[in-house]
Formats: sequence, structure tokens, C-alpha cells
Amino acid sequence: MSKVLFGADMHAADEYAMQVCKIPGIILMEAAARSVVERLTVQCTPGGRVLVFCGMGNNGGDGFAIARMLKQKGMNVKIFLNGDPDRLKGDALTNYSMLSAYKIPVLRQDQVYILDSLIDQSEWLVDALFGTGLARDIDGLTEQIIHHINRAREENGAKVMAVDIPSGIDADSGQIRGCAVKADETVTFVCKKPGLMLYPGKEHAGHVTVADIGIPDSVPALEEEVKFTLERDDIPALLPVRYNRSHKGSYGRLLMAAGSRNMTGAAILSARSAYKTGVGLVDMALPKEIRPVIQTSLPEVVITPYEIIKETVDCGSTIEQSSLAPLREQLAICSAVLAGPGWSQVCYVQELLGVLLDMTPSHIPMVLDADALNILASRPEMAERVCRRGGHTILTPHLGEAARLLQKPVQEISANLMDSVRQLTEKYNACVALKDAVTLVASPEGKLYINQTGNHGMATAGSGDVLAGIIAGLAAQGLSAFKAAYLGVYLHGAAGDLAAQKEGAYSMTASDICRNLRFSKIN
Ligand SMILES: NC(=O)C1=CN([C@@H]2O[C@H](COP(=O)(O)OP(=O)(O)OC[C@H]3O[C@@H](n4cnc5c(N)ncnc54)[C@H](O)[C@@H]3O)[C@@H](O)[C@H]2O)[C@@H](O)CC1
Ligand SMILES: [K+]
Repeated sequence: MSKVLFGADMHAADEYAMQVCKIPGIILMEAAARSVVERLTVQCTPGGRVLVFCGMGNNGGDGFAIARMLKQKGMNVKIFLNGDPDRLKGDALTNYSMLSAYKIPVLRQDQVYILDSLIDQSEWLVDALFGTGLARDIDGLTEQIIHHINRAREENGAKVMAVDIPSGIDADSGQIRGCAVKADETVTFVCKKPGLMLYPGKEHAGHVTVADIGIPDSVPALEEEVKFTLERDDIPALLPVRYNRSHKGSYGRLLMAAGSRNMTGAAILSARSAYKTGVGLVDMALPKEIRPVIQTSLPEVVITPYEIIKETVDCGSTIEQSSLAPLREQLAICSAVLAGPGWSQVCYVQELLGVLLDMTPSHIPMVLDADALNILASRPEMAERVCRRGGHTILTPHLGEAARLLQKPVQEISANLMDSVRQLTEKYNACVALKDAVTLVASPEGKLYINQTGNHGMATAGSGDVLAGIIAGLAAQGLSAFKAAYLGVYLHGAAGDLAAQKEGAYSMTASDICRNLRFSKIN
């Protein structure tokens, strides 16, 4: 697992390293600069021209040190200082003061008129204007400079290296504050920041590498894995354990209430995806009349049918009560429940969700997806019952469903993913996978996972049904609700990436995502 640090965490880590661990800031700055120079020198033509844009804080300080090291390596380096040198302080001032000995030209703000021609002559532009200390929207001369940098990259093919984070990107939210540098590459220090992983920041960062600058792991902000992401190598250790001496009962029993007359496909996709995670048995609770369709497509499933009396909107009793007896029995012995895929907005599913919430022991993980979420949004008493399940519920809303659950406009959810996922965990006392181009998973205890797998080819009908099946399949094998949710989101995206490689991002379907689910300890 790789930790992800917010701006405040990063600041706390720096302070602790300096004040308690007694590591001088200038040593950290030197290490930070060296890591950027390492990436630059493998890509830059020997003796090539590099223009370093420096701001007035420590990000600018990194820039001065980078310029000095590049000069020592024989590069043709100039600096543009975006501020008054008399107001530099601390480690940034120390590094600035060394520049004249190395004969590095420093342009000032009153020389901005020659910037265009200088930029045009440069092979690489280094953005050390602002790092994690960006505190307000960028405007005025700095805005013009950023436009110069972006124009040179787009029109002249200059390459841009961002130091820690592209200037103008908010380190916590990924939002653009006024304007922002577009980089080809970012070297970020210590840990990834959310702003490099969330849109639009993700698109501005280009290729991201994380550099160790010597801050010890014992620093409190780095110790706990509260906010994190997963890399490929993390996966084998997280998958449910399998033994040679085992049988289908060893790998859980998933009760899936899914499908309706007009939406059998969603149920099939979810069930098939659950089986692909390794779950021992999937039992599908569905209306009797769709049984033949499901059974023909998915011979592996066991079916617990119920009988619908009438499909009306007045929401009286709509399911034949005696037909629910087998479902009640199955709920007592299953190891996880999934509800919602392919339900559609018919009336009887409200009653069905009530039965599921009544009869499922509260420690059994329950995944609520699609129309089950719409019921929660419109029926406060159902939401209360979810809250009482003590965090063993997983909600998997897309932005529209999240908007209904929080009663806010979609645009507000989309612009505040981090806040929205937290509000959902609090409101429903549940783990939440908020599905977007970058999916976030949060737990009611405040843990946060930011996903990095997946691609635009996954924006296709049925993709969510596959995800719900994966998460439920993992939960049925004994993973905690939160772990099943974040691992499921990672694996869903990884299967989507494989599907895009094989089928092409335009042509891939949800069935291709499901087909490319291949879990094994040796990935
Ligand atoms: N020990 C440390 O703290 C280390 C810090 N490092 C670097 O230091 C950076 C953080 O440094 P700082 O906290 O000094 O912050 P920054 O260098 O990101 O910028 C802070 C400065 O910009 C000003 N400012 C903020 N927003 C502005 C805006 N919109 N328009 C104009 N001025 C604005 C602030 O008043 C302050 O002077 C990191 O991103 C990293 O690059 C590295 O050197 C590693 C060690
Ligand atoms: K920067």
C-alpha cells in the first residue's frame, strides 16, 4: 500500500522531521532537488537549455538547488525568479545566495518581456513556482507566466517538469486555482498527493514519480495508513487466502438479490463477476418468471425465486409472502449479500430490501447498488436501518446516485468528491465507493482509498454491475467491508485496463471487463 498525503499532512511531516528528528530543512531540500535532477538528466540533451521558474517559498528553493546541480552537470541553465529576492527567507534564501558563485543568470519580474524568446530556446522548463503551499487563486503576472509556459509546451514542444506538483493545482483536491501549469512529468516528494491523482490535477501532472527525500517512516503522519492507494505488487497479499485442501463451502456463499423482468443482464453480469473472484457459491433471489433466462446464461448459479403478486406503484404488499420463506432461510446462512443490480424502479423491490435488511445479521457485509441506493435516497426509514448495521454495509453510488443520496446537485458532488464520499460514509454509517473517473472508497472510521486503475472504456453499461459483483464476491470470502470495497475497485479497474488493451477502449463492453478478471497470487 502506498500512503497518500494531504498538504497539511505533508507540512506536519516536514515540521516533525525538522523539529523532532533534527533533520535540517536544507538537507531535505537538497534531496528533493537531486531527485528532480536525476529525472531531468536522463531525458535532457547534454548541455541543453533549461529554464527554471522559481517562486518565493520552498518550492522555489528546490528550484534554485535544481538549477545549481544542473549547472554542475554542464547544462545551460537560467532562472526566472517570480518575486522580490529581498523577501526570500530560510532554506530558499540559502540556496538563492549560492547562485552567483555558480554564475547562473537570474531574470527578475521586470524582465518578463524577454520570457517568450527565452522559453522558446529552452528544451526543458522546470516549474518550481508553487508546491503544497499554494494558498489562494493565482492571478496577475504569475497567471501570465503560467500561460507562457503552457503555450511553449503546446506550440513549441518544450517539455515541462513540475517540482512536487504542477503550480496552480490544489494539492488536496486536484482543482485548478485560477490557472495551472501543464506538465509532462512531475517528481513529487515523500508520497503522492491527492491533487496528482484526482481530475483535473491528474491531467496536469503527466507522468508522476515519487521521490524519497530521507524523511524517516517513524514520522507520525507517515506511520498510519489512513489515506492510501494500491499498486500492482500490493494485490497478491490482499486477495482472500486459498488452500488446496478446501471445498466450495470454504469460500463463502453470496446471496444476490438482483434482476427484474426488464433487466436480467445486470444480474447475470454481477453474478458472473462474483464467481470470478473465487466465491464458492452464488445464490440468486429473483422473480420466478426470470428464472429460465438466468439459469440458461449462468449454469453455476443457485436460484431462490420469489413470486410477485402485482407490479404497481402504490406499494402495498406486492410479493407473495409464503414465497419469501426460502429467501429468509438463505439470508441466515449466507456470508454476504448484494442487492440492487437490475432491480429497476418497480414497487416490490422496496419490500424486498426491507426483508433483506430485517433478516441479514448485521455483521454480514451487504453491498447496496443501483436501485437499492435509489430506495435509500427516497425512504429515510431504510437509511436508518442501514445506519444501524454498524459499518458492514457497502454503498456503490455513481455521481447521480450520490447526488440523490446527499440531496445535492451532481455538479456539486463532482467538484467535491472527497467531501462527498466522507459525507456519505457519515450519513449512512457505511463504506462507500463513489464511482467516477477516479473512484474513491471511504470507511466510516475515516480511512480513504484513491483508485488509480481503469480507463474511459469502462464508461459503458453494465460496468457498475460487474463492480458490485466483485465487491460482494470478495466480501463473501471473508474480507472486511472496506477491504472488499477498495480491493474490488482496484481489480475492476485492472480488468478494465486489460480489456482495453485487448479489445480497444472504444469497443470493450462490461462483459469484457468480467472476462478479464483473472485473480491469482502470481499476477
Ligand atoms: N522541509 C520542507 O518543508 C520541504 C519542502 N519542500 C518544498 O517546499 C514546498 C512547500 O513550500 P512552502 O510551504 O514554502 O510553499 P510554496 O513554495 O508552495 O509556496 C508558498 C509561497 O507562495 C505564496 N503563495 C501561496 N499562494 C499564492 C498565490 N496564489 N499567489 C501568490 N503567492 C502565493 C505564499 O505566501 C508563500 O510565500 C513543497 O511543495 C516542496 O516543493 C522540499 O524542499 C522538501 C523539504
Ligand atoms: K511546482
